[in-house]
Amino acid sequence: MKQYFAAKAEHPDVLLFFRMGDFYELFYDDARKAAKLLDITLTQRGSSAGAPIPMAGVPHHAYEGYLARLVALGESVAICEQIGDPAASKGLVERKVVRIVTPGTVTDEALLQDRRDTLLLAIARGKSGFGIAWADLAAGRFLVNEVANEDALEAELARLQPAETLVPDEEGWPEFVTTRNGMRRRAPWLFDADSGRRQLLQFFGVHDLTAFGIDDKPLAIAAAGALLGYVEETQKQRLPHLTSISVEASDGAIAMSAATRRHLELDSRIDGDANATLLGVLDSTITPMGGRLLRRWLHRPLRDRATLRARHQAVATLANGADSELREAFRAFGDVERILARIALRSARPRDLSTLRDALGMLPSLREVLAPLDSPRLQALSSELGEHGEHAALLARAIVPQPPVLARDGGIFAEGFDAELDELRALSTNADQFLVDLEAREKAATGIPTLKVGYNRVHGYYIEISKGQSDKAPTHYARRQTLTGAERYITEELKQFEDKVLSARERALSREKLLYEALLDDLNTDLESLKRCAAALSELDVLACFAERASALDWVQPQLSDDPGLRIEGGRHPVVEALRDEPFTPNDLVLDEVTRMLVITGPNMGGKSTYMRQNALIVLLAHIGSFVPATNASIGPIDRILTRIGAGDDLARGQSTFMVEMAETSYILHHATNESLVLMDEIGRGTSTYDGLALADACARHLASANRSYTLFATHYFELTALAEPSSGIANVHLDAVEHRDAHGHETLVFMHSVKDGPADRSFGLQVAALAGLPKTVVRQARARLAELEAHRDAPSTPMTAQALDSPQQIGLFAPASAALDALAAIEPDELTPRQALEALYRLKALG
Ligand SMILES: Nc1ncnc2c1ncn2[C@@H]1O[C@H](COP(=O)(O)OP(=O)(O)OP(=O)(O)O)[C@@H](O)[C@H]1O
Repeated sequence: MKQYFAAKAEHPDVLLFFRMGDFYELFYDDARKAAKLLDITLTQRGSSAGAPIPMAGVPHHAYEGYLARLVALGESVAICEQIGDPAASKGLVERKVVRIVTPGTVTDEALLQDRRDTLLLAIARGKSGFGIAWADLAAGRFLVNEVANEDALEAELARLQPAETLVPDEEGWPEFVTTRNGMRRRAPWLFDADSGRRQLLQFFGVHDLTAFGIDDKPLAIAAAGALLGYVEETQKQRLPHLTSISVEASDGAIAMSAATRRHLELDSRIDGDANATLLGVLDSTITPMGGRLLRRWLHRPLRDRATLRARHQAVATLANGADSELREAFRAFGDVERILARIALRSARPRDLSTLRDALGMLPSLREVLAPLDSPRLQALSSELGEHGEHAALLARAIVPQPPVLARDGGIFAEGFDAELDELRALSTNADQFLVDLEAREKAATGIPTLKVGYNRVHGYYIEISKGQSDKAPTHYARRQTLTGAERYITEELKQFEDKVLSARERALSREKLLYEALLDDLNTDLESLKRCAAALSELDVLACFAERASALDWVQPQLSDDPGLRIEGGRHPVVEALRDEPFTPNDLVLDEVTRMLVITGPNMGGKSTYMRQNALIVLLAHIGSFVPATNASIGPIDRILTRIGAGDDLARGQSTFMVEMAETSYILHHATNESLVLMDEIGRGTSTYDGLALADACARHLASANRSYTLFATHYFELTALAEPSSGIANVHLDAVEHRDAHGHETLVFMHSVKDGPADRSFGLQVAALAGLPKTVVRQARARLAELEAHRDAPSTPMTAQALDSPQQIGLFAPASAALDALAAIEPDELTPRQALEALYRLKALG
């Protein structure tokens, strides 16, 4: 226990796996926590200071699975091994923490998810905002960015989804940081820009950071320094694969808030059904590294139109048939990106090297497929692939076709690769023949026909003679072992042979180890260009995936126009269309300088949300380089996609629905520009009718006149349809349903799902409620009440006009007062500027 306490004292805040024989044991609080998280038994062992010691353990041969689960839950684990040989050491065997496995730094294949990056991220805070640094140790990427405020920080965290986040241990971190899985507080002085700079200079062995483009970003440097410090502390080894650091600036991408990523269900959904997400429908990449790149692209749509056009053109070229040939070739590639990282970290296994061999061997034929294709991007990628002929040849000569799983067992290198290894191996192989010969010779010499030569792991080689014949054993036979029915002997000749063979085996093994290290050294000299090759392969995989999807799902190449506006013909929702059996009704969209906002009305279940989201997804797909689900799409410059869509997760996040709705709306009103695409779904529904209506109206006006964004505004407030006026930039569209009496005489609704000009004339709310199975009496009562309300609304009082809503006062639901009087009562003359007073007067006049 003393030894345990010493190790634990060095690693107080991670779980300590303490190796004891065939188990890793955990004690005290670690044991309680692990027992709960892993569902393993909590037991007790001995006692310390009179109290039993809680203990839980996992078998060492199966520990990786447990480790993977803990890491996925955001836990870190220090592995404390037995260092000395238990058989040889007297007393207590020595133990030492050999590595610390943390959620953001894992590189073992077994602990990583194939198609998701595993990122370690650090955040530094300063007056001008936040510096963020993140690294993917399993792939060898190291990036930074600086953002101005908490909103942007939240958006970046939602985009990157780090497995582990390091922050200075200070007060005042927002909840979206403190509640993250894998959040780790570190001493604030570790996030210092000056020491960060020194660390980076030393790590990269350079004199200044200008070449990396981060010189003028002290917060990013501070975060990067903190990250490097943590990695060095936990990994206890060099990281030669982090060859550079670069800036991934926010302004290069279409901005999407954390809420937008959730609402659009890019790669996850509240119900956990990943297939029913955009990524689920889009991802037909073959290699895991292609899958990871696609996910990164999806979360970071680009604004650089030249890059996007080049991708679109590449996809169009591939879609002519070359994609399937390429995709077939990709099957041989495996996860070259992560294999290279393991080669750099020297943890690559023999199978990694054989996969790399097969991949490099395929490069010439891949380049042949690409050669005739008329696309600058594809040609650039083809040359990025490189030749790598020397390494391909080296690996082909070196490694046996099917190498073993573990390097320690030997048997990795092919015959003919190394003369010394061949010779050592020959010694042990020829041994078999020697033993056969020896047995025949000894049989003849002793006249004992049942004499046998054999081998056993404990006693080595022996000559065995049955008990009955053992008196015939010659005198130069020395007794080695006595069994019930037989005696075993050794001779001088056999002993010499044994020494030679055993040492040959050992020498062969250590020769293989040496060769393995040399091979890794050799591959490491070319790491940079191999990494570029892996990056090119990943991109080709994604582009071929886009081409395959475009053909399979009948998507078209979008035109990225320099003129402002969005013109989509025959647009479809990629996920709804893919997952539903019924045919999908395509819909158009036109937003331009003249019409910047569509107010969308129509019945519940009519397809309003679907229409809004499909347009956002089409815009997003176009900006990652993909084709889009439409018959024609022309898309002008877009800087942000902002959405306010009621989502089921609001409650789960512990805030009132209305509060979340308003916070998200406020974010949109503050950030949307005239190049932003904004989706507003049923804003205002979280509060009382008139408050909601007033808010929805004011937001719509603000978006149309101040933000001037491209806005899709779905609402059940018919009053908002009055906003559409020729000069307002606002137009009405609606979705429709028709009532229909079925064969049994039951009334039912048929949703048309097609978007038409003009406002809807009714909402069918009660019919939808009836369809949903609301008790008939309730529906009947609601109908009667509705008639009553409508009678009031149609009374000769002033209708609910848009202008009336400028009054901040609540209007009684059942008392249609004169709007002019109400507006008058709300005016505070002392608080008005002369200009506002004049405007108020005009308003009152209009109401009169
Ligand atoms: N264009 C379409 N073609 C075929 N089916 C569609 C189409 N649009 C929507 N649907 C189907 O109708 C269902 C309801 O659509 P959606 O949720 O968009 O309606 P909504 O008008 O937003 O309803 P609510 O006002 O109740 O939120 C969808 O789940 C989808 O299955």
